[in-house]
Amino acid sequence: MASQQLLSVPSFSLLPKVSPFHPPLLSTPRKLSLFHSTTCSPLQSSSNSRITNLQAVTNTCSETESNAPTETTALTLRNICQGFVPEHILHRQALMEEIGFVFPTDIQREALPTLFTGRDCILHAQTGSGKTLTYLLLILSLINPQRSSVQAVVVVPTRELGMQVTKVARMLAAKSTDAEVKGCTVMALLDGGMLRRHKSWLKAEPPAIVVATVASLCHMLEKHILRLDSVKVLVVDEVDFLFYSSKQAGPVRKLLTSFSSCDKRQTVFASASIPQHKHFVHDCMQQKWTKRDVVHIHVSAITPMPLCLLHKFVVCGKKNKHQVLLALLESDAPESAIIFVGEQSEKSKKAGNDPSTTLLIEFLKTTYNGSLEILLLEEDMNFNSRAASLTEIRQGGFLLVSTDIAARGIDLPETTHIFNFDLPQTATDYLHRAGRAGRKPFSDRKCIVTNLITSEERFVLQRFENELMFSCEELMF
Ligand SMILES: Nc1ncnc2c1ncn2[C@@H]1O[C@H](COP(=O)(O)OP(=O)(O)OP(=O)(O)O)[C@@H](O)[C@H]1O
Repeated sequence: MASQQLLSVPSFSLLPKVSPFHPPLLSTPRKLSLFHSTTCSPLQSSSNSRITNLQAVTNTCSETESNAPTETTALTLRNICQGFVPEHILHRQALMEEIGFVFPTDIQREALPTLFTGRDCILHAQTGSGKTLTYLLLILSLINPQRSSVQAVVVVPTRELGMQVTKVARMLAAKSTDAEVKGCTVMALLDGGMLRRHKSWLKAEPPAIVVATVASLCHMLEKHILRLDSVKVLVVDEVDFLFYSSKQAGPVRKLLTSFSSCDKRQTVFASASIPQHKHFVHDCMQQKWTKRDVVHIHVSAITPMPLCLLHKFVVCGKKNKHQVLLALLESDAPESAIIFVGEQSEKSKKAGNDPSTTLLIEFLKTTYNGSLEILLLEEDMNFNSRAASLTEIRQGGFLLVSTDIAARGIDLPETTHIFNFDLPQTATDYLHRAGRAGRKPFSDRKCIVTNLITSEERFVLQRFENELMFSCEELMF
C-alpha cells in the first residue's frame, strides 16, 4: 500500500491565493467581553476603570466590550496573586522565572481578581491562553496543605489532558525548599489508572487536589471511597465538550448537582468554545451547576481563533492526499507537527479495513525523509501506549498522527504546524485542532494550519471560516 504511494511528489508553487470569499485576517486589537449574570455593574477587576459602553442585554445580564486596559498590562502575575496565593509558591524560582510565568495572559489578568473574590466563573478564552494556570492559581489560593481532605477537584475529558494538568499542578504545588511549608498532594484519577492503589491512597491520606476523568471520579464517589464534603473548588475543564458528550454529560450533571452542591463550593468552568454561551450561563443558574451570580469572562470574544495562526488549504483528490501531505511536509519543514485524521467509521471497522491513521503512519514511515519522529495517538491504543507516545512527543521534534483525541487541551508548545488530513466535523473541532499550535502566549511566531480538502469540501471549510471569523489562503500547485 505504502509503496504504491511512493510514486511522485507534487511540487508546490507556494504562492498563496487569497480566498475571494473572505476579508483578510482580522487584525483587531485585543477585545474583552465580560458577561456576567444577575448584576449589571462592571466586574471588580483590574480593568474596571477602562470598561466602557456598558449595555444591558437582558434584564438580568450585561455584556461589555472595551479595549484592553493599558495601565494594567505591566502588572505581573505576582502582583495579582499577592495576598491570595501562598508566598512560597509565588517565590518559586520555577514558577516565576524558569518557566516564564512572569506576566499574566489576558484571561489571567481578567479572571484572577474575580476568582479570588470567591465568585463562580466561566473562563471563556482562546486556545493556548493560559486557562489552566488561571484555575490552578485559584486552587492554590484556597487549599490548606495541613488538612487531610480533598479540597479541589479538576474534571477533564481525557486521560491525556488529565496527565498534563496533574503535571502542572504538581509542579506548582510541590513542597517548598523551606522545610516548614508542606506541599500539596495531587492525585491523578484517570481512566485506565491503577484504581486499587488510588483507593488505598484515598483512605490513608486523601490528597488535597484530585484531577479526574468523569468516569473514574464517579466510580470513586459511588463507592463512597471519595467524598466531596470538603471540596472548596470544583473545576470542569473543556466544559462544552463534556456537556455535549453523550457518554459524559449525565455523570457531569450528577457530579455538579447530586454529589455536591453549588452553594458549598466555588465552581469554575473553562473552555475556548462555549457555543450559545448566553444559554449556557442561563442553564448554569437554572440547573444549579453554579450559583446565580456566576460570571462569564469572555476574552477575545470577536476573534475566537488565535491571530498567530495562518490558515491554508490545498484542493486535492482523495487518491493523492498522501503525496500532497508529503510535499507539504517537505516544503514547510515544521519543527513539530500534528496531522489530524478522521476517526474510522463503524462500517469501515466491520469491513475489516485498516484505519486511516495506520495507513498514513505506514506511508510516512516509508516515504518521509525528514528528521521528525513519527508517532501515533488514537483512542484504540491501550493506555500504556498512549502514555508512551505522549512522553516521546513532549521531547519535541515530532510528527504526530492523531484523531481528535489530541484536539482538546493538549499543550505541546513546540508544535508549529497543524495538518487537517481530514476536515473535522464542526467549526468547534476546527478551533480546538488549530489551537494545538501557537501556544506560546507572548510569542510573535506565526504557526500554520493547512487543510487538505476535496473541491466538494471547500464549502465546509468556508462555513468554518465564517463561523470562526478567520480566512484561509489557497495553495496552488
Ligand atoms: N502567564 C504565562 N506566561 C507564559 N506562559 C504561560 C502563561 N500562562 C500559561 N502559559 C503557557 O501557555 C501555554 C498554554 O496554556 P494552557 O494549556 O493553560 O492553555 P489553555 O487556555 O488551557 O488552552 P486550551 O483551550 O487549548 O486548553 C502553556 O504552555 C502554558 O505553560
